[in-house]
Parts: sequence; C-alpha cells; structure tokens
Amino acid sequence: MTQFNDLSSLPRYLASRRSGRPRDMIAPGPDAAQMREIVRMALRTPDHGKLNPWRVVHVASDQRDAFAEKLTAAYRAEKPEAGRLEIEAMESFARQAPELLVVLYSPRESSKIPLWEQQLSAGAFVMNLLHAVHAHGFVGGWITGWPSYSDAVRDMFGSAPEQIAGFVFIGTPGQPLEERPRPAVDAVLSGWSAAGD
Ligand SMILES: Cc1cc2nc3c(=O)[nH]c(=O)nc-3n(C[C@H](O)[C@H](O)[C@H](O)COP(=O)(O)O)c2cc1C
Repeated sequence: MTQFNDLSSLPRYLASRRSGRPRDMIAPGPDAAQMREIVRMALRTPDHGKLNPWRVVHVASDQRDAFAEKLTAAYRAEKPEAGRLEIEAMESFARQAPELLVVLYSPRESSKIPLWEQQLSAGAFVMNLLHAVHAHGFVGGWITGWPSYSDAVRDMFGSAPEQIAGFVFIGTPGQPLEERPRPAVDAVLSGWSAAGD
C-alpha cells in the first residue's frame, strides 16, 4: 500500500505528495500557531518583482455558518431557479473540513511584470501552501468551483481586480488517500531538437 505524504525525507514526500478530498477531512486541523507557520512557509514562493500578488484570508471555524449563509445567498442571487440539492451542495462546500484558507490573486496592474507571471506566482503560492500544510502532518485540498468565479463571493474576501485563486481546505484524512493516475515521465519530458522536428 502506498504511503502518501511520507514526511521521512523531502524526496520521499515530494514523490508521494497527495491532496486530500475536503469533504472527507476530519479534525484535527492546524491550530492558530501552526496556521501562521504554514502561511510563513508559503511566503517562500517565486515572485518576479517582489510583488506578492497573492494573499490569504482565514475563515475561522466559528465563521463557517456565516460563510454558508452568504454563499448560498450569492448562489441564489445568481441562479434564482436553483433547486434544493444545489443549495445543499453550496452549504456543504462552505462547511467541509476543519480549516479553510481562501487564497486571493491580487494583481499589481501598474507593475511592469506581466499579469501572466503574477498568475503563475499565485498558483505557485497555493502549491507551496499545500506543501506547508503537508509538512505539518495535515492534508490540504485546493478547490475552486462556482464560488471561485463569483464576483459576489470574491467580494466577501477582497475586491476587484482580485480573484479567488482557490479555497484551500485543511484537516486530517478521514478516509485513506487513494492513488491518482499520473502521466508517464516520457509523456511530459522530451529532449529538445535544435532542428525543430
Ligand atoms: C486551480 C485548481 C482548481 C481545482 N479545483 C478543483 C475543484 O474544484 N474540485 C476538485 O475536485 N478538484 C479540484 N482541483 C484538483 C485538486 O486540487 C487536486 O489537485 C486533485 O484532486 C488531485 O490531487 P493531487 O493534488 O494529489 O494530485 C483543482 C486543482 C487546481 C490546480
């Protein structure tokens, strides 16, 4: 059986990294001090121009009901025809897993650094955040879905032109993690051909 997120060495961890499924996560999650340390580690993210075009909002566990209420209201406002199941899915989204960090992409539009590079840095930041979560013995899951693309939801955490890069749910796996198919190295890695053929 594969051991995922093997913390016995850095290469072993990187070779066995696996996200958790937020809806399967149970307590414990990180405490306040661990959460600060997780974010501190994620600050070591490649970032052209030292712009830090990303920031994080922690939704505390006692704020999840309020988030669920606001999320379902935003969903209803955009989709007045939504049925009960869709609304319940939004409620579950807001309440799943012990901890929730919302990562915002905060572009510096006046900078000379292209926005594409700032977006790449935001993605790298979320990946680094996941590594930091796993380094603390927890499991993380990066998800987007409808809430990440709603301006009303974005406005709960930030303001335009910011965008939600992802919801990072954090906890302990409540179910064994399962392997996920990965591409073969040769499907991804090729040698360069100077002739372009
Ligand atoms: C930008 C982004 C958004 C994602 N959104 C979702 C999502 O909404 N729902 C989901 O099930 N997985 C989503 N994923 C995939 C998971 O985060 C995760 O990568 C996937 O389940 C595979 O697990 P792994 O990280 O162990 O490879 C997203 C990944 C990325 C990079």
